[in-house]
Amino acid sequence: CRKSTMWKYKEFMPVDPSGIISLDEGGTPFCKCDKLGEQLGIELYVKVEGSNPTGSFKDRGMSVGITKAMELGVDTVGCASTGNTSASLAAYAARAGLKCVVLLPAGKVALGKLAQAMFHGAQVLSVRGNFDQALEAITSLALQGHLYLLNSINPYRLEGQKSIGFEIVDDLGWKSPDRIILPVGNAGNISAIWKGITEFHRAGFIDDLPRMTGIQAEGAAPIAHAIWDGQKDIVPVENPETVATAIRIGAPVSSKKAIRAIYESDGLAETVSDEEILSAQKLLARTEGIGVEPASAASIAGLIKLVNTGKIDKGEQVVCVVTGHVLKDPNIAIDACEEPIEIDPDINSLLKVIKGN
Ligand SMILES: Cc1ncc(COP(=O)(O)O)c(/C=C/C(=O)C(=O)O)c1O
Repeated sequence: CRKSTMWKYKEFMPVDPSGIISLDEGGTPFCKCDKLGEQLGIELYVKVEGSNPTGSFKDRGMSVGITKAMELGVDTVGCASTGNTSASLAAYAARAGLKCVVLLPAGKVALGKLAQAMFHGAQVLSVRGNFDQALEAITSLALQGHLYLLNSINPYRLEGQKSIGFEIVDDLGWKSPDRIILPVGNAGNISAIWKGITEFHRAGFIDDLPRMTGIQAEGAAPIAHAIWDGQKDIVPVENPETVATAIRIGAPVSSKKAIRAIYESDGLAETVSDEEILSAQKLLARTEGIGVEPASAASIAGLIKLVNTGKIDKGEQVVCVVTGHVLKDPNIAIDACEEPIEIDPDINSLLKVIKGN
């Protein structure tokens, strides 16, 4: 692996480093966003996880998870997915030579992710139901020993994803930011990042800790409601709905860990509407040049809402984790834009359009 991948922290990973299955995941861009930060009155950094090999943060967890699968000698891996987990699992399973079975909620998976899962050779099953029902089905299959489950209920996934926390501290010069904001669906990532940060804190690398702030879509927000009600457990959302299909999850498997991370870090949970998500997605792309899929933009939409409601103080140093690349959901991106203008290929037609005369 390249020096700058997540494997620079291999001493914190619970797998044999001699057999790592890797696509050089991690070492993602850490962009200071001064224009957006100045508009909001904060110091803003964006951790761009869409720059991972398959275009989302899932690759970090799959690298460790598939490395563990090889150690265990399994021959088949599987997951249920809203898309990115399946895309990543399909790629890492192919790299390791393992059979891969993925269950996707019929008609609710973004085009780019479906293309990746299919093209990397996974057996893609389209489930007549939502993600939560698909996860229940494949978990039963794993419990009967038919495959090794690599959803984020598998702790080795979180062991890889905790490296986002490592990198944020490292990128800031071995300091903790005031706050880390990220979208929350199945709730593995917020739990993993908190685990990584507290491991570095226990190792004495940092003195302070960030406030973990989880953002959910209004139509799929069981964790936010549990936090607002001071609960330790969620009430599952029967029919979660949001345009951010990656976080269209009603019964997050890591909800207890995520709720604990938010309480322990004195963090927050917030919800944002689909309109706020799509508006933040375009704002980030056109203000800072960072292209993300809708679910990722929830962290920016949540930041804006929390600043506007005074829950985030002016001057705070904030890191927003944006979790997937804009190309994952090209239909949404195109639907948000004007149709391209058709012109004849001559200078006059061009000038008329470009100069507006
Ligand atoms: C772009 C993007 N942003 C945020 C999340 C939420 O992370 P978790 O809270 O750790 O679930 C996901 C999750 C996707 C899946 O759960 C799946 O692919 O099955 C995602 O793809």
